[in-house]
Formats: sequence, C-alpha cells, structure tokens
Amino acid sequence: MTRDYSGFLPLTGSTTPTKRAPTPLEMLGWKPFFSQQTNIEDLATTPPVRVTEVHRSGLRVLGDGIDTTIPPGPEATVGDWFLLDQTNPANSTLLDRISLFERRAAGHDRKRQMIAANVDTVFIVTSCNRDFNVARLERFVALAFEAQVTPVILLTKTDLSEDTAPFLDAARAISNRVVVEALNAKSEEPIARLASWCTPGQTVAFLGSSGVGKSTLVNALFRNAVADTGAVREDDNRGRHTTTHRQLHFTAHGCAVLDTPGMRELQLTDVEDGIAEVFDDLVTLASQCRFNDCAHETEPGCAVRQALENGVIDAPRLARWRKLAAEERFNTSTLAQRKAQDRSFHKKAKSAQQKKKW
Ligand SMILES: Nc1nc2c(ncn2[C@@H]2O[C@H](COP(=O)(O)OP(=O)(O)OP(=O)(O)O)[C@@H](O)[C@H]2O)c(=O)[nH]1
Ligand SMILES: [Zn+2]
Repeated sequence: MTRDYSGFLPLTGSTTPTKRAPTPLEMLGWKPFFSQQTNIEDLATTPPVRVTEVHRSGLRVLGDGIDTTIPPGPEATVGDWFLLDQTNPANSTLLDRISLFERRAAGHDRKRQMIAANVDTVFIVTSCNRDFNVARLERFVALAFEAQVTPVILLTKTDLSEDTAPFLDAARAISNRVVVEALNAKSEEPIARLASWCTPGQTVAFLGSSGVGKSTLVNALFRNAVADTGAVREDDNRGRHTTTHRQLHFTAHGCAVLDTPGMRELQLTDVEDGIAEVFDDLVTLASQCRFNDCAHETEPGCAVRQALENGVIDAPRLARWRKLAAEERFNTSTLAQRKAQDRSFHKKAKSAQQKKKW
C-alpha cells in the first residue's frame, strides 16, 4: 500500500500557499479534494454542505449561507460533505471522503458503523503518569493510520511529573511519523501547542482513556472564543461532555472539533494495514523469513528471530505487535469464522485425545 505522508506534517504559516482569508466553505473544512468531485455549474445548483450534527431525525448541514436539516441516510456521518439538492434534499450527493473512522457494531451481523468522516488530525492523549501505556498508544496510532487521519500524541500533566523525558522518549519511539508533544493541559499552553493543527478549515478529534485531559484540552481550544460551543461545558472537572449525539463544534477561527461518544469506544477491528504501518520495520523483517507463513517461533530461516538474537529489535515491542495483530484478527473475524475456528480447535483437541488413548 502506498500512501502520501506529506499531509502528516503539521501546517505552518510558511508552507501555506495563499495568504488570502479562507472562504466560508473553507472555514467549514472544504478542500481541493472535494472541489475535484464537482464543477462550477453544479456548485451553483447543488451547493456543498457539511454534516455537523447527526440526529435520528436528520442531519444538520452547514454551507455558505446554508443551515438546514436533511433526512437521515445510512450512508452519511458527521464530517461528511454533500452536494445539496435543494428541491429534494434526500437526493443530495455524498462526496468521497479523505478519511473515515468506523467501527463494527455489536450483534450478530456486526455491521460497520461510521463514526466520523474527513477528520484531519486526531490527538491521541495520555498523561505522564500511570495511564501512560505504550501498547495503548500503538493501538490508537494504528486506528488513526487505518482511518487515514494524522495522529499526534499529546502527553498531558507535565506539571505533575518530575521527569517527562522517559515518557517523551517512549512515545517518540512508537513511530517516526508521529509528532509527540508534552504539555500541561490546564495551563495556557494548549492553544499555542496545538495551533499548527487547529488552523481554519482543519478538523480535529481527541482519543484517549478517561481522565487524561481530553475535555480540558477541548475546553482550552474554545476558551474566550465561544462560537458554536453550546454543548461544550466550561470548567468541566469531571470531563464528561453533555453531548450524546455526534457533532462538530467550530472554534471562533474556524477549526472543527469533533465531539462524538463513539470515539471513546473504537475497537481494533479491520485495522490490519494500520497495525502494519505502526510496526512497518517488523513487517519488513517478517517478509524476509524463509517461509511465507512463518510464525517466528521455531521455523528455520526466520529473519525476525535472527534480528531479535542480534539485538536489532526489541523483544517487548515484538510481543506487542503479535498481541495486537492477534487481537485484530479475532475482532475482525466473523461469528461464523470464530465458530469454525472453535470447531477446528475442538476437532484437533479430540483427535489429539484419541491419539493419546491409542
Ligand atoms: N495538573 C493537571 N491536571 C490535568 C491536566 N489535564 C487534565 N487534568 C485534570 O485531570 C482531570 C481529568 O481531565 P479531563 O479533561 O476531564 O479528562 P478526559 O480525558 O476528558 O476524561 P473523560 O471525559 O472521562 O474521557 C481533570 O480534573 C483535569 O483538570 C494537566 O495537564 N495537568
Ligand atoms: Zn519468521
């Protein structure tokens, strides 16, 4: 899989191609990627609108001078762009996405459920204390890579830690494609430290376990700049947003911040490529094993074990990769596949038992 990583770098003033003020559509997140899917004539008759709220009763969409609700469709989620059919909104055209967070729903058919579309950056938040866990960070980075969203790791609570260097080192070792920042979320730091990713027209989201400072950071982005922040509470010490539906909030200068309960429950399903990107060095090594299906255990000509013996790779990291990949495979398999795996396991166990008897 080839992927363009140029977008994984934070935008800086010097690389911004034009200095003109963003258009109202650009403030909502409109990008050349979407313009390419339409043309000037169509833009006039079917103007672009972005889904900013998903309710059972309908989708709230915003455009240039447009704020309306269109009927809910199974195929759209918060962050999506439509070309709005003003006479028959149900006929609006959904545009291709730059990125998509999705998950498998619970239940028998385990249908895919879309969480959020066209997110540019996801801040993976953890704190410089006992919450810090490399395996958990790797899992979130894999989810971001899979969704085609730029991950940025934020280490909070630097003010409560005597030495943040070991946390920074461990987080930076996860992937050389992921920027890591350490900060005190309760100070004045967040606005300046997150500024390069929270420019007008950018869409950001936050991932991380409970209590690490996600709400504190979101509130910092909205402090003194209340635009459409009805559901984001100031002084939220418990850190629970009141929102129960999926919603984009816009800061006063036009950065969209995703607030969606689903982001808290993203599972490791269908993220094989994302995991392979986090552990790309190990994947490359594994491809050099003599056998295609090498389990890197006792097989001859195993490049992974060789690298381990030579001290080229780190044993705990190798173990984390294998654990994550196994979990992903299990989550991704269908119920029928799991039953088949179970049956074949019981068969093998039975035949092993019978062999013993003989
Ligand atoms: N000292 C200090 N406290 C922090 C920092 N970041 C967050 N906190 C505090 O940690 C607690 C939890 O922060 P929240 O922002 O609510 O955490 P959250 O990640 O949103 O948690 P959930 O909403 O449960 O997912 C709050 O009391 C915050 O004030 C930090 O950098 N330094
Ligand atoms: Zn091997």
